[in-house]
Amino acid sequence: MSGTSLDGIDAVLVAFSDTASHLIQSVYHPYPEELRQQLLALHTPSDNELHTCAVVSSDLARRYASAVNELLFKCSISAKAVTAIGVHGQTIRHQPDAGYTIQLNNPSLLTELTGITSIADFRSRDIAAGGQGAPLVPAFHAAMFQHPERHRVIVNIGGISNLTNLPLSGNTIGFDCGPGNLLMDAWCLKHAGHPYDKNGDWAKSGVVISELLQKLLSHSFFQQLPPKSAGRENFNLPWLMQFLSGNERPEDVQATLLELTVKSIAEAISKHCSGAEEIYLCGGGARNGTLLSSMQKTLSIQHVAPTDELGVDADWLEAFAFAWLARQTSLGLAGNLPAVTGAKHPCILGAIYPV
Ligand SMILES: Nc1ncnc2c1ncn2[C@@H]1O[C@H](COP(=O)(O)OP(=O)(O)OP(=O)(O)O)[C@@H](O)[C@H]1O
Ligand SMILES: CC(=O)N[C@H]1[C@@H]2OC[C@@H](O2)[C@@H](O)[C@@H]1O[C@H](C)C(=O)O
Repeated sequence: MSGTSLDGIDAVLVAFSDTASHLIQSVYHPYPEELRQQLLALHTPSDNELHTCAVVSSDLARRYASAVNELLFKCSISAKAVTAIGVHGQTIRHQPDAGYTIQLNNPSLLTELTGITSIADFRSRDIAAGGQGAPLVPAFHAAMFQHPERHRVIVNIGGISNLTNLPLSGNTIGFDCGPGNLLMDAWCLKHAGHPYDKNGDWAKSGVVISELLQKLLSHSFFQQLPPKSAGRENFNLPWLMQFLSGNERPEDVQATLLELTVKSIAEAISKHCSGAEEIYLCGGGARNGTLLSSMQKTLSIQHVAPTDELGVDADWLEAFAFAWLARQTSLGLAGNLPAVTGAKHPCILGAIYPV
């Protein structure tokens, strides 16, 4: 998995049986800053971008292969013992209303370098069926965390945040809530020189600018009804800059961005997850102590905790989900939830690149 934060690659080895799944090993390979900048630049049109995309796709595949090979080495497992690699690729454009989403990737090269079947391009089939192509993790959340007596909500706080509502009866729903870490990361890099605000300590040193927060919360995405999905197209530094006078203290802006993430998630929960009893957080944002305590204060729900409490490490959950989605595909089972993405029907997701 390589997500919208553009921080790097999360790779996991997962064993599945018909009744259980088990995360055996994990590896994280951060991106060098140069690649991060290259990927960021590819989010907007530029000269010769087709060539650059192709070259970067192969670079990514080599990095995915190196993560996979390290996993195998760590576990002393041969490539032959692995059924498939579920590889998300790196999203650089997400425009479901225009009928497409683009994840840079070269699954043929990944198969060649690892000797393992790759399964890729998980989102396009859902878009072809009229869906948003995202979020896809709610089906996995439902399979893993649905409880017969506890109404749970799973909140993923990556670059973008998304939630899955798991009521006791009725449909699982899910949608993107808005920015997770990507605005905080961008602001932190620009003004504090760090790629992210560890534990939210810098944000904690600032004061929320209420007027700015209200302006940010007036983004039309927050008013839209699900199904909905977001990307860097919707939330980015130029969008933030138009609301700033230039006189704000950087730490106050950081505090406000953290609160934007908290408030947008809290509002999504109160509008769409009525009756929720337990909130579980995953993604890198679950490791932000300031965000976690603000979430606990803002929500009227007492139980807010990382998914580690449910037995799945919050840092690896999304990579785990793509292993699960690849398994669905290899078994010929649907991976999308039409009630989440808005697709006309369940679909077998992805394309298979056999050994
Ligand atoms: N200790 C920490 N304190 C604060 N923030 C953290 C910490 N650890 C990780 N993060 C944040 O989490 C981000 C990475 O999260 P994650 O790996 O879930 O992103 P992602 O894979 O890009 O997700 P998505 O695909 O859902 O957008 C980092 O960029 C950073 O902002
Ligand atoms: C287009 C795209 O890459 N979307 C990501 C992004 O990151 C979080 C959120 O926005 C979610 O919609 C999705 O990823 C997760 C893994 C998903 O599909 O569930």
